[in-house]
Amino acid sequence: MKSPRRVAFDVLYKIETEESYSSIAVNKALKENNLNKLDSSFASAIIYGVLEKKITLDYVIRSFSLVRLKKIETKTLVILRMSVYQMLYMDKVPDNASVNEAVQLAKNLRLFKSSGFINGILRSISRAETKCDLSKIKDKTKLLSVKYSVPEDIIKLWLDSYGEKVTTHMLNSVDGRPPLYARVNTLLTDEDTLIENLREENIIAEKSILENVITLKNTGSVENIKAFQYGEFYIQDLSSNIALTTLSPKENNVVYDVCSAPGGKSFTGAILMNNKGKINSYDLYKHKIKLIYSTSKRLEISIINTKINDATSFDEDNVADIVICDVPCSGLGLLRRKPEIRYKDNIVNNDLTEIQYKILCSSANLVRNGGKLMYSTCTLNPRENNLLVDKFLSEHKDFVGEKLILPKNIKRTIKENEYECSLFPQTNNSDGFYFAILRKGD
Ligand SMILES: C[S@@+](CC[C@H](N)C(=O)[O-])C[C@H]1O[C@@H](n2cnc3c(N)ncnc32)[C@H](O)[C@@H]1O
Repeated sequence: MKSPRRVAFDVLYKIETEESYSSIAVNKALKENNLNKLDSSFASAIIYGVLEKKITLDYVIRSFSLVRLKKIETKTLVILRMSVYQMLYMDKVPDNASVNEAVQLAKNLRLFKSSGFINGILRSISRAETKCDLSKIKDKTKLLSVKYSVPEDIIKLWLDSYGEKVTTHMLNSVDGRPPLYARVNTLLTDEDTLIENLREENIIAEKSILENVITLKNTGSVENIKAFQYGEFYIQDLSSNIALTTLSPKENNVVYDVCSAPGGKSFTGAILMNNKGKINSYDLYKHKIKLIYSTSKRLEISIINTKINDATSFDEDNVADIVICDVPCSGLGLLRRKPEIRYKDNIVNNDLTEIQYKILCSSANLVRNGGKLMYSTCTLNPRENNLLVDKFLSEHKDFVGEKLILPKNIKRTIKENEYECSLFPQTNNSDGFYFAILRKGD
């Protein structure tokens, strides 16, 4: 059986070399290796911690290494990061233990030459009074980047777009695990009954700031929870729930959800519509469409029709009361959930805006006169959000922004047009998210 450190190493190495997503790689590795609860949480803490703090860890390693970071072989670097993470952030692990374990791990991986190098650097870091000395960094963007382990281009984007106060609050909130939110399926149960049922299964379930959205702790694998199997809830972040509650689809509406997989917004729409009306849930990928179909069955939702469709063109027009356009995006609002996203190349100046705009324009043709078009992303980047919607409104004079009436308790963070809202993690404890609602003129 593998040790938790070895499991953590394997996952981190895979993510480093194959660009796998952390949550998928972690769940798979924990299941395959059959680690007990304690070892699982130790391995997960190292994996997520190293991913979150990679820039800070590399800064420390660089400060103590005579070999340039780029020259350090990947397996060796992963071992160093894991050990430095334990020294810097895991109070309960004595430095000696983390150094010895790192050297042993290197030997087990047959990295005999590297084990001396690893031992040398780690012992110097362990002896140093200040392990991470930020005082030498004079540039503000670089300082924030190393301190919070977020790349400089993202920091610069946020400083320029949202200002220093909002950026610092946001950076303070990107570490640590986000809450796990679940949407109550009010077609089958109610919030109080679900909470009671979950508590009977030893799950810590509590109300959130939004009605019919609860937080869960101590779940283990969600698929094993009886209430989940009975279709009484599904996992969905607070942010999507805020957007859908604001959009407020009604019974008997005709709704199109043009980038719909895995289906979260369609399900919440169907529940708000009391399972009456019609929702056409489209996506580009067959395997993703299958997921929508199976979850609809579990939730006993019958008004969702699925279809494979490229949202840059449709066969129909002027038919929908509501169109949901939840486009593919850079995901900068998800840094707490998927820490590795921040290290992708060109994440800030990505070329996604072209497809996002194309999808928004073609989806607009589906909206009937008087109907609503919601554009949303899970990113915090004005190029993909506010500026893109600005452009759409200036080129589509038949649409106007609809004043948003946010649900009770939900607060804005920054001043924006009344038809759009950027949700920041630090304000409502949701993922970062953006949505705008536009109405087609009669
Ligand atoms: C942000 S996700 C949607 C999440 C979903 N709305 C939900 O709430 O569960 C974006 C989706 O767009 C899909 N997609 C990407 N390009 C597309 C295209 N050209 N046409 C339709 N769907 C597309 C992706 O497969 C992905 O499922």
